[in-house]
Amino acid sequence: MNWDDTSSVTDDTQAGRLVGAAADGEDQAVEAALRPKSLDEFVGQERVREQLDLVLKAARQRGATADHVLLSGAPGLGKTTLSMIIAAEMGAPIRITSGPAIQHAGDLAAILSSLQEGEVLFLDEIHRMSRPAEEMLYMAMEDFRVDVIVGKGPGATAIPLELPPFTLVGATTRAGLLPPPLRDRFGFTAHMEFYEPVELERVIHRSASLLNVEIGADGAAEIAGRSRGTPRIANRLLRRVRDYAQVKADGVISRDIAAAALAVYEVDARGLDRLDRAVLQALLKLFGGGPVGLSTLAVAVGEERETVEEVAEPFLVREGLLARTPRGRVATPAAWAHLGLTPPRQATGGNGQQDLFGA
Ligand SMILES: Nc1ncnc2c1ncn2[C@@H]1O[C@H](COP(=O)(O)OP(=O)(O)OP(=O)(O)O)[C@@H](O)[C@H]1O
Repeated sequence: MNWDDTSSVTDDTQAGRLVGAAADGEDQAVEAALRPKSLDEFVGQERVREQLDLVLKAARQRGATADHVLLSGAPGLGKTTLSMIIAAEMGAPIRITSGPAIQHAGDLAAILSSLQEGEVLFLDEIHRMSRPAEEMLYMAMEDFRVDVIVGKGPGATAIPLELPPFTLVGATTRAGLLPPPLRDRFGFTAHMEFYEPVELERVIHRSASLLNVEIGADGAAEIAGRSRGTPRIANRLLRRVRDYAQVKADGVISRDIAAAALAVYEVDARGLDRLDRAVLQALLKLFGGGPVGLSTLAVAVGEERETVEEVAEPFLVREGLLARTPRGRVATPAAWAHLGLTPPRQATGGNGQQDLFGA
């Protein structure tokens, strides 16, 4: 078994979710048109952009291939986009593949041996590569060489194969899961953060103009606030709001149109969808704010344990609406406020639920 198969669970359960961060079929079709093509066009992530700009400029000045780059961060924050920008800025071609697609060392050897000098190899979900392929990658990254094993058993021989210098851009949602020998072979590691609402507004304005949609500043702000810090979600919500504006109004996106459209899709002012709110509502209304065990909570909302834990909870925790404590799931005071409910006395009192956070 792969040493991390949780992301495939998450991808499956996110399917069809308007605020899911993984790409769906429609995203893939539209995203190519919306991707920024240069570092200057790439919105936000100032620190990463500045550092990467230096790495790439220095390599260009030396006439060398850029160092290997590791990009870590949640889905939809722009890792694929950045890898394409790296190739474009280096004037190099790019080859795109992913960890799960490379199950045998031979798959990787075939890709590596066909790279051109200076080419960028983008390896998405690098933490999901098989162990033998990973070990082959160590040598390829460090010495630009692989040993191709010919034959089996005692008669097997290793034939060394020289590779042209290339730049590996690895992407992972979980840098902590990468084995240290792999992590150490990257010359530059960038951690991508969730975007601030003002940055998402810029993403939305840029995408709206590429899609020929008229949008006001307040309309963009309304969509940005519901986009969970993620450009992919911002672009997806923009497309749904565009549909609404076109069918129900004059096509122009104002704050009211954006809010009305996203109410139809049940994405609330904070970016919570129906599942997120069902989890919070069960926690507050059925269990008085907790603590309650994950399995019980999942049964109460009629979902699988994994769906609640991997799809709904991460964002609720990030938003400070739910806490995972040793005694179970607990709603925070912000959760009561968000759903407009009054907490029972012990939830706000001195010795009650708050001990679970403070102590
Ligand atoms: N900084 C940014 N500025 C403008 N648009 C962005 C930015 N980051 C991402 N996007 C947009 O968001 C979409 C998703 O980005 P991308 O595919 O690069 O994310 P990702 O991190 O590679 O996701 P995954 O991990 O699922 O592969 C793209 O269409 C791109 O247009």
